[in-house]
Amino acid sequence: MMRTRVKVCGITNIEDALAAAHAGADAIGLVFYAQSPRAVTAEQAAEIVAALPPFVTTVALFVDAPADEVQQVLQQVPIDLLQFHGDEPSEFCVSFQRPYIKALRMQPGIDITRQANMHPLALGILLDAWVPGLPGGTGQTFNWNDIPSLTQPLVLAGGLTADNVQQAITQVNPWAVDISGGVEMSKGRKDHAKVQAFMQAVNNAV
Ligand SMILES: O=C(O)c1ccccc1NCC(=O)[C@H](O)[C@H](O)COP(=O)(O)O
Repeated sequence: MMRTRVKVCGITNIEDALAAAHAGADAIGLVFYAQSPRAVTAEQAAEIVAALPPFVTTVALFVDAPADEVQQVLQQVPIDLLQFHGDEPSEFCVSFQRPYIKALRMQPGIDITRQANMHPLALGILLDAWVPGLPGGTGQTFNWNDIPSLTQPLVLAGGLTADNVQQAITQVNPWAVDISGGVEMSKGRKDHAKVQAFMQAVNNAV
């Protein structure tokens, strides 16, 4: 059986990127959102990506960024996939002619199926916890029973750790899991032992 894919998000330095890659992560996430404690500049991101071994997907994350900011990153950094983590409409997301995933937050009363259907060209839908005023990277889980079935592959995010990811995979059966705070020693710094433990938990999930 194929194992669930893993994206380690909020990578801010080469050491953490290599630790994620060597632990077996399929993708790393680079946050281009200045208010985040995990934000990187295009220059930092370019150095991180240049240090990666082959076959690790690079994901650039934006939160309602202007188009020229996204374009500038794409010009400076070899990015494989875009992740839009704000309220970006489909027309904006497709305008860069790059594969993208759309993040949706599990806000009470929001029709997730409808929101996901507004992004028919998204490669996947990332579902994250809803915390008022915080667009992501909250370390909070949400009720996985509330996840509707979606047309696009599901990326499960929000408060995952080595301790709960096996339960998440068993219950939700996502295409991929996305983790940030659960493998950190402090905001923006990954704990390499936690990264390895998380990967091991995913590898052993059934
Ligand atoms: O990581 C951030 O600081 C962040 C800030 C603003 C928007 C999104 C952000 N992170 C997005 C991610 O993909 C996280 O991995 C995801 O929200 C899960 O985070 P966590 O609950 O800490 O595992």
